[in-house]
Amino acid sequence: MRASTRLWKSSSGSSNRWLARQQQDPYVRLRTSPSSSSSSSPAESYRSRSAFKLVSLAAKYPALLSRGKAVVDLGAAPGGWSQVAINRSGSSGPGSDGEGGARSRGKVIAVDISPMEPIPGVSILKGDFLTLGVQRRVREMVGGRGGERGVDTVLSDMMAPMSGVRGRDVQASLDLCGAAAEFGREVLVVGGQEGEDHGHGDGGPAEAHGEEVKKTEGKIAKGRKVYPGGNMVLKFFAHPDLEAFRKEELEPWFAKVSVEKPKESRSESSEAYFICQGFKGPPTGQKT
Ligand SMILES: C[S@@+](CC[C@H](N)C(=O)[O-])C[C@H]1O[C@@H](n2cnc3c(N)ncnc32)[C@H](O)[C@@H]1O
Repeated sequence: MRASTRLWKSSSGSSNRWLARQQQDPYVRLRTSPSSSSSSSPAESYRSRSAFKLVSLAAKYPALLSRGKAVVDLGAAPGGWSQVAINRSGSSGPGSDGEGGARSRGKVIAVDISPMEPIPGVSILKGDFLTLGVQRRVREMVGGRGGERGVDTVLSDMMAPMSGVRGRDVQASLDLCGAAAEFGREVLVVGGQEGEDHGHGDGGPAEAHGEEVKKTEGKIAKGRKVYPGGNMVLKFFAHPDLEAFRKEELEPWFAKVSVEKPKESRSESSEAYFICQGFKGPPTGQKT
């Protein structure tokens, strides 16, 4: 039986299950009901359920998103992660969506193959991130000058549409992970390059999740360690090849690589996130 036939036959049952799950999902209710959000700010009602995963990750790793940071959000549509990122990293006022000097005010560049409604302060690029032309365009938007390392945080929540053919889906996920990691290695700020205190473009104190944090000797308050250099968050779907990917493509480049499955991520999904902190630049003897 062809995969497409099998999928079609099971779709009404799985649609019902999906609907039931959506109705019971607290994060879906939060997303669709601004008044029930934990924050009274309208900016805290998000376009996607997925936004709550980033809220959770940013609470645990405040260095990912703080005021003045330049953030690239890959696989951004419909825009939940970009909303979280611009709320924490940038000003949404006029001028923050210009293309020059990405790190001067904090900004978010959102990339997706699908269209996305505008978000104040977020620059949106529609295109397939697996194409070199789109990657080149993002690099231009980031630094204004090709090759400049101007990005504090690369986020990738990219996920290819599921075909139902496991081998193909795994490969698509690995391709997206690989492309995001390679891009991150090209654009992230290198630790120590411009001092430790990255991402506070307006000279103000670091802010994480609304609370002030103070850095001392590479650490910030509440015992959370900050690693100098850019950071990256990569969505992946569990697969044996990813251990080699982590060891070869991530760990040599970053001070610390961890795996997180936020509580908002559905338990039945094999998705999780690599949290890569403190970009160190190319390992000795290796080019970007
Ligand atoms: C799980 S959704 C992202 C949700 C988003 N983080 C949010 O909070 O709204 C995954 C996204 O990856 C995008 N995507 C998949 N393949 C892509 C590609 N090759 N280039 C750019 N975006 C891609 C999809 O279009 C989809 O919008």
